[in-house]
Amino acid sequence: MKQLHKQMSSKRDEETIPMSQSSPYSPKTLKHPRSLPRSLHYLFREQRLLFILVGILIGSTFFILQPSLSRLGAAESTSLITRSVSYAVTDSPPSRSTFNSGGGGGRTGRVPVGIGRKRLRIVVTGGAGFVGSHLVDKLIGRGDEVIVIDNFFTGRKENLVHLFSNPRFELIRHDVVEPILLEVDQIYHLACPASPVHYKYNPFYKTNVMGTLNMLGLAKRVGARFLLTSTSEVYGDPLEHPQKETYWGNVNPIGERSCYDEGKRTAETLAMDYHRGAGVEVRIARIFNTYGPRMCLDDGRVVSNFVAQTIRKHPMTVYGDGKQTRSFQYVSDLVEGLVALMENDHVGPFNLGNPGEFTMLELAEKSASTFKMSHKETPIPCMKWELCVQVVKEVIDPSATIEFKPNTADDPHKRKPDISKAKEQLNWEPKISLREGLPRMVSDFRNRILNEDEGKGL
Ligand SMILES: O=C(O)[C@H]1O[C@H](OP(=O)(O)OP(=O)(O)OC[C@H]2O[C@@H](n3ccc(=O)[nH]c3=O)[C@H](O)[C@@H]2O)[C@H](O)[C@@H](O)[C@@H]1O
Repeated sequence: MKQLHKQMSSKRDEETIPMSQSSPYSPKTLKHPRSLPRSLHYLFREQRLLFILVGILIGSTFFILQPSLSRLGAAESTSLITRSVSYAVTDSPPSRSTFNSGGGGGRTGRVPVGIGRKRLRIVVTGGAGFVGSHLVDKLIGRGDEVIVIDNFFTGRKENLVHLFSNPRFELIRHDVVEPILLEVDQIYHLACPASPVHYKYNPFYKTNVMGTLNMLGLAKRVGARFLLTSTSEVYGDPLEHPQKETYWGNVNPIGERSCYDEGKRTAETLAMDYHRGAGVEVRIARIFNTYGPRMCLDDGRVVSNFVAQTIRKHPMTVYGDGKQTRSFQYVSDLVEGLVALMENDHVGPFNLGNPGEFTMLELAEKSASTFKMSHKETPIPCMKWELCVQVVKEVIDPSATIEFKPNTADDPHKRKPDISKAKEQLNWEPKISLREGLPRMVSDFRNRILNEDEGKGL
């Protein structure tokens, strides 16, 4: 107690020490009213004020730029991790580090409130394929992160090679029949060979069923929105024309095409069950015949066959009497439709197709006439001038011929989408006519066939 009293009194003594004797940094001295001029004087001496102002400026600049810096940092770290797993291509089953790269789905970096939309992390199964790779281009182009899963049965790395150095892109070799864990916001489920030639050679029922089940399981686990690419084949050999989404179809359950038709019908069932039972946000697209650049040269589907055959100076193979009909949509129209569907509030199913209907004979004539017209430098209606020139420059046989071959089992007699639902609810409709789209595809095919021939030393 005595000691405490001593301490207190010595403290009081310190307080009474004259200012001149105390330290200039003592807080006591600042409290004194007469210290203001001294403080100002202190500030102005040796350009201290200038240093303070420069400090404030540097600090404010840092806080203004900080969100975008942290976003860049996240992207760079994602790219570094991606490279350490496998520089853009992973040939082995995905390791955990793949889905550790960058935190929760689409939550990389901080975007200041009110500036742009949140960057999403999206998985595209079958993303190395014809439609998938165009979709990936669209998603990367708008600024999202994309993880492609593909087993390369029909997909090709060449379709994505231009994205390999992009830090927002990852490619994983994986078959969707096996589960995979990824932190994503959206899943575009495209994986499954779509050409009758492919699925008749190797029935992909398991891909459609197990693959869809695995991806729905992933969507449920991480809370991602799931889009199923179903097909016009769910209508089988339709008895209703054109086909509305309400039509239940006419499918042979035991035919050569059933693995695909029934596989996609089961996939739709699974998607709806996960939606109703587990609350997964699903979207269902029924895709009608689609064509465009990057289709496999020997895909076996009619447009790719006709184009490749004509360029190779082979006759176009028309199956049956050629009077069966299809409606052909250009791939960029489909991609627009898929994205519109994913971003919209409606589950579907939605028909995504071009209602322009052609018999196979008309298509053959049109293919041939596209080449003939371009060869003769005749203006092609509905085509842009640049495209015209592009095609004109190509050397394509104007005397393309037709060869009739027996038709395949259960070939649908006619198909044409009713797209009023997509028009009304998704505000979507195709824009590119067959006349406009075909020459774009011809240009791509011609280059690839030329390279292929050069590779063979022809
Ligand atoms: O894109 C579609 O909606 C669907 O196309 C195909 O079904 P399909 O309509 O039979 O497609 P193609 O193989 O291109 O055949 C279309 C028509 O052309 C005929 N064709 C095909 C190839 C050929 O060289 N010549 C020919 O006349 C076929 O017999 C058929 O009548 C696939 O089954 C589906 O995966 C896909 O969803």
